[in-house]
Amino acid sequence: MQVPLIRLQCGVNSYEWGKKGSESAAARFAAATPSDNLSIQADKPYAELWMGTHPSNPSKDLTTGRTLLDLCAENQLLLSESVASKYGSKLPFLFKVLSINKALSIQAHPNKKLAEQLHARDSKNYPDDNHKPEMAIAITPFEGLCGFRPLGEIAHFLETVKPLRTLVGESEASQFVQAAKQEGGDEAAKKKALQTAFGGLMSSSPEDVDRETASLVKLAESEGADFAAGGVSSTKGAVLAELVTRLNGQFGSDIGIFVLFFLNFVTLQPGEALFLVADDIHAYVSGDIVECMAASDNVVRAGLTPKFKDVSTLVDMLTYNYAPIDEQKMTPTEYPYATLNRNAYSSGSSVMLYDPPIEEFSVVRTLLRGEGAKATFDPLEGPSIVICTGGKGTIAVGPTKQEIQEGYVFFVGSTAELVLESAVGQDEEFTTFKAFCEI
Ligand SMILES: NNC(=O)[C@@H](O)[C@H](O)[C@H](O)COP(=O)(O)O
Ligand SMILES: [Zn+2]
Repeated sequence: MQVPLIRLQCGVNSYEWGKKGSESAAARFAAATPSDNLSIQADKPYAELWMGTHPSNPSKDLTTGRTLLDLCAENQLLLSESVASKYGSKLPFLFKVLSINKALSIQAHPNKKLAEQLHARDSKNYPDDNHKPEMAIAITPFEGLCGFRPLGEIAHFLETVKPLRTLVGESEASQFVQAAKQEGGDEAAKKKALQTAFGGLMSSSPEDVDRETASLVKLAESEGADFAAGGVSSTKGAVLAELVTRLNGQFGSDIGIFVLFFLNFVTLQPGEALFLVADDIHAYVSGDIVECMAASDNVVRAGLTPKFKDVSTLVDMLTYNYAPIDEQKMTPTEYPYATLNRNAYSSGSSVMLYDPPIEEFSVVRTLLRGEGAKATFDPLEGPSIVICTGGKGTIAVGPTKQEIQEGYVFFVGSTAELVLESAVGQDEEFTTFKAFCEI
């Protein structure tokens, strides 16, 4: 039986934080595929390109117009027996490109148990009963807030940023600082003190937030590099001052600006990645990324957004784990199930695997340099989606070969032997990302 290679037409979601018009990689990639209902408007934000079977924006077979969801329901072999029997006749993952102009909401994604409860209680705001662990891989330089800072850093800010301490509350702040400074000590008590301090911040009244935001911005503008007593080693005062003024420029007075002092501020260079387990607090700030997640669109939000906020659920659901920035990043490894030809080998091409500790997805980034560089992938017992984010070449499964260039997206059925070959100039790159599930 011929294993299918299906060119997909993918939808793009216009959330307010997306880059505008063709500035948006999500818009450019979507527009690379013929469509009778997508014309990119210069002043419209295009946030997310969705690739997959999620019913909120299912990708379609470009040739027939049928949804990938229908095709998988009709023929589970596209997914493989093992994947279909465990996850049903749909992809276990949702694959996206995000193009970020303004900060996303302060958010977390519920674990499976909480997702089922939230979905049962409020399916409008929580459309899925599934968890949503997610991985982000930078296509351009990226900034994000993710995971709670080491407690000593938060204590430093509570002692040096008066508007923050005022919103957290004097007793909550002093209790936290005391707990944070204890050598060793009881982990559970420290997490409780963190939850109390964070909960104190998040329960601030709008009037207090307005008043303290004005004071915070004034301090940031007047103190510059000395802001927050020069900041901490991972985030210097000048960086914090710029972020405060930037977020204030984007959202006006907003509690989310103060969350900056509780969360790690992470920058990723292209190819770097981070992984967020369910219930991990985060807010992406800028850049273009490829994102892969379990098949769910559940977002619990608490700030920096005009969308529905559910602050008490967010404060209650978080794990209150805390760790330095580097523990938030993921380290890719060389993918052992692909063979490079001589051209690829000599031009320094690479096939890197991003493999988070969950079953639903992994992602491979293939970077082929120069004409005729080729990567041949061992057959997978599971489905894949491939997107080209730069350059051009060909994509082949058995005797079927198609052109592929920036923005093109393909579904590759289970057991396919996939071949990617570059058609770019000597010192140019043909870059693809492939999300897949194999269990
Ligand atoms: N961290 N990234 C994600 O979770 C994306 O997949 C989500 O779709 C966005 O976070 C949604 O953000 P808003 O709800 O529009 O603020
Ligand atoms: Zn998220």
